[in-house]
Amino acid sequence: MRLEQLASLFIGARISGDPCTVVTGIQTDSRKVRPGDLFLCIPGFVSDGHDFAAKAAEAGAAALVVERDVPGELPKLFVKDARYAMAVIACAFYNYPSRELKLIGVTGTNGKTTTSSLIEFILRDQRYRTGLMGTISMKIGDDWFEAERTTQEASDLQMNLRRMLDAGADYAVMEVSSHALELGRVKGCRFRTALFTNLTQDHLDFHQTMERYKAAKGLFFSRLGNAFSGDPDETAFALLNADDEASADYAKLTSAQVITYGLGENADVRATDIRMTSKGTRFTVTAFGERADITMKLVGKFNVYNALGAISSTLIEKIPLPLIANSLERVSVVPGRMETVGDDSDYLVIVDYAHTPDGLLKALETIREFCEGRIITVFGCGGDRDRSKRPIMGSIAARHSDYVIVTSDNPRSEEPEAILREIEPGIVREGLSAERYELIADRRDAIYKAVEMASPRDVILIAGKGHEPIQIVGGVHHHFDDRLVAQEAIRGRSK
Ligand SMILES: CC(=O)N[C@H]1[C@@H](OP(=O)(O)OP(=O)(O)OC[C@H]2O[C@@H](n3ccc(=O)[nH]c3=O)[C@H](O)[C@@H]2O)O[C@H](CO)[C@@H](O)[C@@H]1O[C@H](C)C(=O)N[C@@H](C)C(=O)N[C@H](CCC(=O)O)C(=O)O
Ligand SMILES: Nc1ncnc2c1ncn2[C@@H]1O[C@H](COP(=O)(O)OP(=O)(O)OP(=O)(O)O)[C@@H](O)[C@H]1O
Ligand SMILES: N[C@H](CCC[C@H](N)C(=O)O)C(=O)O
Ligand SMILES: [Mg+2]
Repeated sequence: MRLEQLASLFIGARISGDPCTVVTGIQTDSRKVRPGDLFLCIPGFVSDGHDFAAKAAEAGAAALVVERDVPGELPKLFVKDARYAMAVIACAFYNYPSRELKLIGVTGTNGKTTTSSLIEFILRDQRYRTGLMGTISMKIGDDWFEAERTTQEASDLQMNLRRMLDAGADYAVMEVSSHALELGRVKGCRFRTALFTNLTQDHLDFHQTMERYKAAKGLFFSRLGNAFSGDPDETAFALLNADDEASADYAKLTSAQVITYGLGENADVRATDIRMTSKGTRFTVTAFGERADITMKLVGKFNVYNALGAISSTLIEKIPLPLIANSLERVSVVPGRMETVGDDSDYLVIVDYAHTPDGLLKALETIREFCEGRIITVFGCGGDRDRSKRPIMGSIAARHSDYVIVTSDNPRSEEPEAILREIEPGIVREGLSAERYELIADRRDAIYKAVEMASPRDVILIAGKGHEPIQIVGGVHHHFDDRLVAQEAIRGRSK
């Protein structure tokens, strides 16, 4: 694409240098620039992309997008807001891929990965071709790619939607994080469906207040378009959790058709007669005059909500309820979400990605339903993330466990022990005596300790890292997988 074509996307954009300069790719990180790329200089939270313009030029960038002049001979496109320009340019450069496929987005504090995985599973069962983007990975058909972010930067996102289309995708299912909404990563995407799971505390480091966090998610619904075109294939849908109080506001924000799901009588897609065991969940779903009984292998009431979200979004696609039910019954586990490890020991070890107060509460409430012994909880809180959730998670762990081991969960640039000490007051506040909890900064030691102390019928919950294959300490990524470490500990103990 030529620089002048990109300039025409903006009112008042100015070019310096040759307007006919051709760019063959888009990049926002100088370390990833390839010859011919357009390098966008984005003022960030940590550094300023304008400072890396020279590096980008060295790597072969053909032109720059800048907010202010920078030294160097490369042709430049001057824009008011480079981050906003990234989405606009990426959509045009990849020729608006979301207009050619059905794009289903899932937002909410918890349940995005699970719900989007369920949706993809159901669609694939119906032989649709799909792409999936989210926290665990990106999938195009059967091919898996590593994911750096839950929601990719606009330049990668548009590129990958195009790749999905090239691979024949009918649908793309993606997680839409509040960061992505706030930072405009999904600007220009035409969503067929926007699904909301729930809103509880997280990410206050970034959004500052719950009101602003809620408003960031609201952007997903206020931007959703194509209301009541008369053609259901052209209509956009907002699927809202009727049991979450933010939904009523989101319903008001959107011009799309609203469908609700939940446990109450007013929900359009509703679950009743829920029964839970350590091996799965049974419930009856009623939707638009139809009913089905579903027995899922996924445990926990929260997974009934995730299933209802997936059912709603696939019913819209005219997949018959019995077929949806059949697919859901065959989902075995979403990696790192309530995943059991070492099935043959007489105690149970569960690895779960609960890293928010509500996620931890839901995981512990679920386990309490079937645990016949003690609950031993191993968890921590991420460094350089919402600090205010630390004592809250400490309280929740203390209130719902019999023994708590506080440990590290990606301390990043923070001192591991300092994070543990910010969690501890929450535990103390619940009156847990020193015999019922301890702080062990080394996560491997913490997991080993939990396994060593387990008695028959106890359940160990290892929360916070789920599928993650690394522990980030300082700037260093150490290989670390809760599931493998727990297996090692279990094997070591039985020797
Ligand atoms: C708050 C946030 O999302 N920040 C993201 C944002 O950072 P930023 O704009 O501040 O970038 P910066 O580091 O200041 O750098 C500015 C610019 O200089 C560029 N640069 C920087 C260094 C260099 O050597 N060369 C270079 O070109 C950067 O690529 C960037 O374009 O753009 C960066 C480049 O894409 C991201 O790596 C960074 O993610 C940070 C690391 C992050 O941790 N983000 C998390 C919180 C996040 O986005 N999480 C949500 C999910 C949460 C959930 O699932 O609940 C997500 O969607 O993943
Ligand atoms: N619907 C739900 N309501 C509350 N908690 C949930 C729900 N679904 C999952 N959880 C809890 O949250 C954890 C994370 O689930 P999941 O990965 O599906 O969420 P996510 O929204 O994708 O998270 P992230 O923001 O990190 O990408 C699970 O391991 C579980 O403990
Ligand atoms: N997507 C979330 C994941 C947090 C997972 C937890 N293990 C941590 O590192 O805090 C985030 O980036 O905030
Ligand atoms: Mg996720």
